Formats: sequence, C-alpha cells, structure tokens
Amino acid sequence: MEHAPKAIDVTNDVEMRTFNFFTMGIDGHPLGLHLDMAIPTILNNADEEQQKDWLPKAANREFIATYAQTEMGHGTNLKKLETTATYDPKTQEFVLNSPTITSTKWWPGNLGKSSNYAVVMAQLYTQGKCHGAHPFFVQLRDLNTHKPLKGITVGDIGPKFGMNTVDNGFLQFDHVRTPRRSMFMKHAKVLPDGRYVPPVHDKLNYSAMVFIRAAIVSGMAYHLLVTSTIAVRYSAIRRQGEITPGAGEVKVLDYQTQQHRIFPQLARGLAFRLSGQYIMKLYTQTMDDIRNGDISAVPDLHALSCGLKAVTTHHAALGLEQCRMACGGHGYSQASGFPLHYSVAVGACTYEGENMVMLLQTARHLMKIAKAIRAGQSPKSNKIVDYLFHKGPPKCLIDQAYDTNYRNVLESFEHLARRQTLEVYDKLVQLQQQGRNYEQAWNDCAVELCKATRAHVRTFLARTFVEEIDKISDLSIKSVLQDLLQLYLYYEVTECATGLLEDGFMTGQQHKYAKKKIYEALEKIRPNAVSIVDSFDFQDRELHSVLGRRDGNVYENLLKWAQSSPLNKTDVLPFHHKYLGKMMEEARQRSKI
Ligand SMILES: CC/C=C\C/C=C\C/C=C\C/C=C\C/C=C\C/C=C\CC/C=C/C(=O)SCCNC(=O)CCNC(=O)[C@H](O)C(C)(C)COP(=O)(O)OP(=O)(O)OC[C@H]1O[C@@H](n2cnc3c(N)ncnc32)[C@H](O)[C@@H]1OP(=O)(O)O
Ligand SMILES: Cc1cc2nc3c(=O)[nH]c(=O)nc-3n(C[C@H](O)[C@H](O)[C@H](O)COP(=O)(O)OP(=O)(O)OC[C@H]3O[C@@H](n4cnc5c(N)ncnc54)[C@H](O)[C@@H]3O)c2cc1C
Repeated sequence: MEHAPKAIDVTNDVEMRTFNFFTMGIDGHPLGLHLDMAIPTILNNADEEQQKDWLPKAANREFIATYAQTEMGHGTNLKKLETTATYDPKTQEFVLNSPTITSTKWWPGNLGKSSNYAVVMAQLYTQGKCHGAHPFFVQLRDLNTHKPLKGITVGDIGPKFGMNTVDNGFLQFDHVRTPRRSMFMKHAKVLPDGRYVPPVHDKLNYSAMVFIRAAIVSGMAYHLLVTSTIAVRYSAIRRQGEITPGAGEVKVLDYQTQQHRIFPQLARGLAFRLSGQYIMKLYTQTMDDIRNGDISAVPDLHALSCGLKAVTTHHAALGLEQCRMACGGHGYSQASGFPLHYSVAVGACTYEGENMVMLLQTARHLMKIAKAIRAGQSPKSNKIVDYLFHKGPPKCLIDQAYDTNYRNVLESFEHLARRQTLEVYDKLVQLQQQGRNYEQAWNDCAVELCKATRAHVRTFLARTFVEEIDKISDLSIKSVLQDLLQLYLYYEVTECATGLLEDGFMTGQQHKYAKKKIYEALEKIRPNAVSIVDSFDFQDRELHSVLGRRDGNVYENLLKWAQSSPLNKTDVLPFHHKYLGKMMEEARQRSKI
C-alpha cells in the first residue's frame, strides 16, 4: 500500500465543488449558461427594477436563459457583430433582426433546445445612430409549449469535438419586437424618446465574459487535478517492465519519465487553483466597486483575467494530453475518462475569448505600463505589475545556497517578463518611427507581445503559489505542498529557459541546477503521490474513469466495462452474416473453383 501521510485539504471548498457540478453533467448541462452567464449578466448589467423582476425567476429556474453573443461570422471581433436592435420610439420597442446568414447567432450553450430566454448581444441603433454591442434580455420560446416565438428560428448546431451533452445552438431573428426595457439598463440606457445614455465605461456590458474567464482558471485547475488523479492512481497499480533485472515488474509510477510527465500537471493544477481563487476574489471585489461607482480596477481585472485564462487553458490542454499518454493503451479507451475530460477542457482555449486574442488583450495593458516606464514614471502600487518598474538583479541567482521563499526564482521570472515587455515595446516604437502605423506595428510584434503576456502571467502564477504555500501553518501539509511548489517553480524555469539564457541572465550551469531541483522534487513527491491525489477526494462518479478508481480494481472493472458495451450483447452481430460471413463464404467458394 502506498505511503499515506495526512490528507491534504486543498480543494474541499465550495467553488471547486461547483466545477464538479458541471462535470457531473458530465460535460455541461442544460443550466450551464443560465448559471454561468445569464445570471451574472442580470446581476451586473440589469438595473434595480429589472433585477427585481428577472433575478428571483432566474434563481428559481422559472425559465432557462443562455448567453447569445457569438455569430456564425464573428466571435472575437464584437465590434462587427451583425445582429441589430433598432429602437422604435413610436411603440417604445426594439426590433431585433438577423440581416445576414453570418449574423445567425451560433454556438451559445443550451440555445439549441433547452433555453427559452437569452441574453442577446446586438448592435444598438437609436435615432439613426449605432452605439455598439449591447445586451438585451429576450424571450425565445413559449413558456408552456416551448415552441419558438414568432420571428424566431432556433436549433442545435450539431455534433461537436466534445461537450455533446450541451445543446449549443443557432438563432435567427426576423424583425422580432421586444420592449424597450428588455435592454439591460444598469450601465447604458435608451430613454422612451430614443435618446441614448452612455455607460461610465463602455466595457461594463462585457462583465459576464470576465466572470467566466476568471472562473475558467479554477476550472482548468479542476481538470488538471482530476486527470492527474487518474494518471497517478493508474500508474500506481500498472506494472510494466523491470528497473532491476530479475527484481520483478515495477509500478510505472517508479519510472522517472512517468513522474516527469504527470507530477508537473499536479503542481500546475495547484498553482492554477490558487490563482483561480485570487482572480475570482478580484472579480467579485471589482463588481462591488462598480456598484459603488468605482471602475478603477476594471482594466487590471480585464488584463489579468485574459492572461490567466489563455495561459491556464493552454497548459491544461497540454497537461491533460500528457496524463492520457502516460496511461498507455488504456488511456486511449473511453473507459479512462480522458477523452471526456480533454474534450471539455480544451473548449476553454476557444470559448470566452480565443487564447491568442486574450494574450494580446493583456499585452495592451503591458504596453501601457512599458510606456510609463520608458517615460520615467514610478509604479502606482499595483502588486500585479509593480515589479515591471523595478530593476532586478543583473544576473540569475537561483543556485545561491539559500533562496528564501524562492525570491531568486521569482526574480528570474520577473526579469524575463520585464525584458520581454520592454523589448517588444521598444520594437513597437521603432517600427512606428520607421513609418509603420500603430496597428501594423502591433501586428508585426504580435508573437513577441504574446510572449510578454505569458512571461507576466507566469510571474503572477509563481508568486501567488509561493505566497499561498507560505501561509500554510500545518507543517506536514506544508512540506508536501512545498515539494510540489519546488517542482512547479523549477519546471517553469526550464520551460522558459530560452528566454532566461537568451540575454545571458541565466547560465547553462544554472539551467542544469534547475533540472537537478526538478529531479529532486520528483523523488520527494513519489512516495506521497497517491495520498496527494486521494486527498482531493474526487468521487469515482466525477472521475468517470475505470483507471482512476479509488479502489484500484482496474482490470476486473475494465473487463466489466467492455462487456457492458452494446456490441457485446450478443456473440455474433447481425452484420456478420449479412456482410463479412457472406464475403468469406463467397471467397471460399471462389477458391474451390
Ligand atoms: C458549457 C460548459 C459546461 C461545462 C464546463 C465543464 C467544466 C468546467 C471547467 C472549465 C470551465 C470553467 C468555468 C466555466 C464554466 C463553464 C463555461 C460556461 C460557459 C462558457 C460558454 C462560452 C461562452 C462564450 O464563449 S461567450 C462569448 C465569448 N466571446 C468573447 O470572449 C469575445 C472576445 N472578444 C472580446 O472580448 C472583444 O472583442 C475584445 C477582443 C476584448 C476587443 O474588444 P473591443 O472589440 O471592444 O475593442 P478593443 O480591443 O479596441 O478594446 C477597447 C478597450 O476596451 C478594453 N476592454 C475590452 N474588453 C474589456 C473587458 N471585458 N473589460 C474591461 N476592458 C475591456 C480593452 O482593454 C481596450 O482598452 P484600451 O483601449 O485602454 O487598451
Ligand atoms: C464549446 C464552446 C462553447 C461556446 N459557448 C458560447 C456561448 O455560450 N455563447 C457565445 O456567445 N459564444 C459561445 N462560443 C463561441 C466562442 O465564444 C467563440 O468561438 C470564440 O469567441 C472565438 O470566436 P470565433 O469562433 O468566431 O473565432 P474567430 O474570432 O473567427 O477566430 C478564429 C481564429 O482567428 C484568430 N484571430 C481572430 N481575431 C484575431 C485577432 N484580433 N488577433 C489575432 N488572432 C485573431 C483567433 O486566434 C482564432 O484562432 C462557444 C464556443 C465553443 C467552442
């Protein structure tokens, strides 16, 4: 039996359990968008009167709403959404219309067959002027018959890469009239006579997206911890090959390559969990501030949520695939649960803002800071970005005898983020001095801009991980988590080694030191690995995996799982005699001739 130190209570909190709720689904459920986007939109974009009317009914599930923003022709570029909402002052109504095939709303979760309401993002026209995309709360189907209302065409978009229990749908409006007050009126308003009242910040209507981006960070932690659990447990029972000849087959978890493949995903899962808690607190605080008229934190929240969403989803996608591959052939079976978890998790690289676009949004924020630094301004006591203003050590110090609280490692990440940010800013300026316009220069720097964002987000993730582990008082838990922290930090050093070596900041010797610290951490984690994943206390039901069963009875249950396949209901299937049997009989007859 694997060594079992005290359980680690890392994820036994409410937020993490909400993601279990989603995956219980398993990959989403009819109320996914209702809970995740429609209700947050009502909370943050409906005025008091609208909240009084809509919120109790939404919370009580008297209707199911989705969030219908993306169109067949546009997902990223919201400025070019084509659905229109034109105000008619005579009747004090908006007329919703889908003018082109590409304006068809396409992708919204639960739109196809479940929802009877939708938050609809449409270009708002009043008094002959377009004021950009605004949200409207629109009824789509009759609450009794569930039939689409007049002028509305709605349906499911068909099978997808995954999440096929979610009825992502399409939606077209043919001059559908909706009351003036169906426009969310907390921020922007249209008065009865058609006058438009602008919001204090023109992106406050985007808050539902920000919420999901923030939620995705913990969601990716959840996916990584679930799949690491499956991979660790299976690797602790799977015996294959010998290390010492004649000593008998070993658990594949004893191979260093197996540890190097799985344990960093475990460490990243914890890192993302801790940053996920941070960004969700920042979201909640910022929404409270907005309610009190303070929008100062909006840009920080946008920049950090975009960057974290892009980085954590990308690494989760890669990490889940590593966990799958670490489980050999059985990892490729649906019985493993990996196809299900992977196909749900990778959707988050695309939805809620495609990752490249999100990285570039954060880069916009970094370029503003770079401009301030180059102008000699001092930092504005913002803990997320202040380090960019500071001058760190000229050389990497990660191999110094004592690195209290990994200060030297963090300063290496800060150095890379600072250098990458300032260098790409300088290039942006140089290209414009050479005659390119800003937009062209921006596009010509886009890859380096994305690298600056990744380096900045890595710094944030690492610092948050160090700070949160430092707060733990239970020494037995702390020592186990510090092994994972050590692995995470030095693994990240090797992941960004090119950037650290490129300007001579880090030496090849120090890179070797980082690798040594990784192998050391792998060894320390190995005896606790099963206990660490057991401490997450995932139910077998949510793991959806024969390989990851808590009781470890994989082989008996793998056979049972296979035998339960419909294909095995009878020994001989009808198709045999109809096709293969007939083919072979004819072949035998022919060979007798
Ligand atoms: C269904 C799934 C079920 C189960 C899941 C299973 C398990 C759970 C595990 C993982 C998932 C975890 C949690 C989520 C759970 C489930 C998922 C539920 C639902 C998800 C379904 C998906 C929904 C969607 O995809 S909704 C549509 C999303 N679409 C987008 O994100 C569009 C992206 N594009 C944009 O946001 C914008 O176009 C833009 C790229 C930001 C550009 O903005 P814009 O066009 O206005 O113009 P500019 O670039 O010029 O920006 C101007 C200016 O504004 C600032 N700005 C932009 N946006 C914001 C913002 N949101 N807040 C604040 N400020 C903003 C920008 O910085 C510029 O400022 P400066 O000029 O000063 O730089
Ligand atoms: C599983 C799933 C669920 C979804 N659920 C919903 C939902 O509930 N509601 C909803 O409204 N939408 C939903 N969406 C749609 C999702 O938000 C969009 O797919 C996403 O915003 C990307 O837009 P797009 O698909 O039009 O891709 P595009 O915007 O066309 O992008 C295509 C490619 O071009 C690149 N690109 C685009 N613009 C730029 C740029 N400015 N700079 C650099 N590269 C760029 C992108 O990086 C991307 O790789 C869902 C999508 C998926 C996959």
